Amino acid sequence: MLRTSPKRTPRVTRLANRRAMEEHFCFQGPLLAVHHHAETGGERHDGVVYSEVRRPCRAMLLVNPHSGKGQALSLFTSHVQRMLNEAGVSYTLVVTERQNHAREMVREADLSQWDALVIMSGDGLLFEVVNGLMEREDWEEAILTPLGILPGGSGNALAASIHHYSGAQPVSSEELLVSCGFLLCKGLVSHMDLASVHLSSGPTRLFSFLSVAWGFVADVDIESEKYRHVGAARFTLGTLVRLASLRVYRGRLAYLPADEAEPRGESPQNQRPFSTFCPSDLCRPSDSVGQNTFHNSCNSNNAVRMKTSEPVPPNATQKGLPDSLLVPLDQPVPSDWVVVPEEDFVLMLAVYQSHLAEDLYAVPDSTLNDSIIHLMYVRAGISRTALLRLFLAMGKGTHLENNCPHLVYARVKALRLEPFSPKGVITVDGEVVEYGPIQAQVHRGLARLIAR
Ligand SMILES: Nc1ncnc2c1ncn2[C@@H]1O[C@H](COP(=O)(O)OP(=O)(O)OP(=O)(O)O)[C@@H](O)[C@H]1O
Repeated sequence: MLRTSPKRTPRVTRLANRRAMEEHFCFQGPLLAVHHHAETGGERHDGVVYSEVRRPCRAMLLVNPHSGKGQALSLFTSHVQRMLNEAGVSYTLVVTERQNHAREMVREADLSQWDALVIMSGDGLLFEVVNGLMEREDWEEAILTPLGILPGGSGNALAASIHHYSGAQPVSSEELLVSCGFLLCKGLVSHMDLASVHLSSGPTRLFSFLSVAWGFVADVDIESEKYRHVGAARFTLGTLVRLASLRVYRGRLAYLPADEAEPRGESPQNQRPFSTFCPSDLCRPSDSVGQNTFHNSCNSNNAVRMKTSEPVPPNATQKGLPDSLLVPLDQPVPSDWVVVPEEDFVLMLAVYQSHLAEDLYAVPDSTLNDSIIHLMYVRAGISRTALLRLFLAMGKGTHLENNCPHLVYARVKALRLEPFSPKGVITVDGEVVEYGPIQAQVHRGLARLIAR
């Protein structure tokens, strides 16, 4: 993916940006806004009623010391630590020692000890945490634990997305970190869609908050790992290298259009086997508002569970959350799915957030819980120049307006990809998964994220 190298912003501009951010978030000083609504609840300028995070709040802060350029820990200390202390967010720092360390920790953790799980890393560590929570016996409750993201990686797609959803001007690098630090201190919790992702090997599913990619984007993401030392610029380098040896990938793509999905009863209420309501009105999941407050009782045993009528899952052996839109991968897709006529692609990208990286503005009108998978694919036959133009436009979020005849965009609820090319890369949230048939469906507002 093409990304411009982040330039170091002059100190004066950095200070001005920080001031603008503080004004934007109504912070005259980090503590003021936090205490202003303490215990009483409050009303934002947009009419959303919320209460304030319980103080002191206890967060498990997971840091991947190798993420990005390997500076996540020092970035946290220099830019966020004091902010959290002032806002009364106490945390226990956990520095991950290896891949899947965080996943195992949250799978076993006593979650009643924590008001939030905060990730200071790239999107990969959050992917581990989400999947660790969904692997628990008590996943329904566990996945309601508020999650926080502080950008410490090289892509930082979710961090860039929540900054964008907050309505602030685009920023990158340390400014993005400061912005996400403020969001964390504010402590407003939104619901976030997750997609369940099935691979051909076995019954285990993955849960994804960001993307499924195949072809050009997935190749660049993985091949550019070797340029990690240059930070965010690794995607620019990777894009140029991959453009020079542009490949075509063969496969079959099918999807369930979003509009088709609604009459099948895929309303937000029955996408989940249980609806969990916090006793406090302020914490009730709301589709219109999609936001509530980082409130400990939402994650406590006080939550009242109400069973809803749920369609019988197609795979009755599937434990946990049913995927009512999917049939097993060895069966043909249902008749109301669209099978894409093309079989030669340059890329397939399914995204559920606005950003695919700090400066890749993939879906301008995406929101955290719109219950939509934004599916894009590029047909074979596109020239290198046109593809480069497309990625440059994605930096500004204008690629969908460019009328590129090779780019197709659809809003979908579920999709299936069956690659025919014997070799290739498929990524889920930027992590490589088994290459082969894959399908996914969106689940509205399944997780909760400290955002806005
Ligand atoms: N201590 C560790 N040592 C090695 N790998 C780790 C460690 N902690 C986490 N990981 C793994 O490292 C991979 C990359 O992590 P992450 O995505 O957070 O950073 P990044 O790749 O720099 O960021 P981005 O995804 O935004 O580009 C993930 O697969 C994660 O599981």
